[in-house]
Amino acid sequence: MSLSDPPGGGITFDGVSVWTQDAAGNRVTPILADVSLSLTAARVAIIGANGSGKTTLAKLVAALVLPNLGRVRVNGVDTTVSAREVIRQVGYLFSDPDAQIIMPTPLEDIALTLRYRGVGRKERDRRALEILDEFRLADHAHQPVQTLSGGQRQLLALAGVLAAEPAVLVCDEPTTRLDLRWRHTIVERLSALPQQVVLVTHDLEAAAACPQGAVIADGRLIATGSGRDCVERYRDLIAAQLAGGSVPEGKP
Ligand SMILES: Nc1ncnc2c1ncn2[C@@H]1O[C@H](COP(=O)(O)OP(=O)(O)OP(=O)(O)O)[C@@H](O)[C@H]1O
Repeated sequence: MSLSDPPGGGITFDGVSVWTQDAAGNRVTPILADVSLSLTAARVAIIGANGSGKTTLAKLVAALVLPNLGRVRVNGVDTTVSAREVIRQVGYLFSDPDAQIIMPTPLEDIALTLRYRGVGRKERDRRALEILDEFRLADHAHQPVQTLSGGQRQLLALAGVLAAEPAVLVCDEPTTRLDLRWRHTIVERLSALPQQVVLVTHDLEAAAACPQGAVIADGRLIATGSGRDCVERYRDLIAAQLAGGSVPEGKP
């Protein structure tokens, strides 16, 4: 598979806006404004400052947030029309694995995902163990998850998402909490996947390695292009903001 040719046709945003609204349905806070975008590469990096709207954009791909205006399509499926189908197709890896891991042990957690996939009771544990082995977690199959290291938990969360066999994987800052060794492990795993991967990240090295990128600033799409070009554009933006004295609250 070419890295510029995802398996299922890609992800499109057409004039997408998201806002919060009050009980009466009035717009309160704009989060994303008029985003039109086509994510066609097998590896896509979404970058931008804290609070710019990256997670919201990622959740739109996974139908965890629906647009207030416009359309998001994943491999041709409209997230508003067929949210269930999109949720089935798209795996979502959170930066915090504890948001993802439900069961007390790795084996039970993977087995639960397999159960949702319709794998029979007898098969589940065997398959779960195979998956854990593939992720070098088999020795921890019965260990209480809270006693795993942060890196092991993130790897388990990734194994769990992939056990559902998604067509697309959205990763929201998957390496933010990890040391360099675990960052390397997770990045290597992600780069070997056959699925289209949308990576929301502050890791500019990982972003620059993606064939496609997008930069979000204040809820707007401000640049698309190669990951490397997007990182350069983002650096320029931050440099201009710092030169203009515009720094976030609480920062030096
Ligand atoms: N459900 C919500 N209700 C109110 N405000 C929200 C909601 N979801 C997001 N926001 C706001 O929208 C903005 C964008 O949030 P989002 O999490 O998408 O940004 P982000 O770029 O992923 O940030 P970070 O890099 O810090 O994780 C933030 O100001 C956030 O507070």
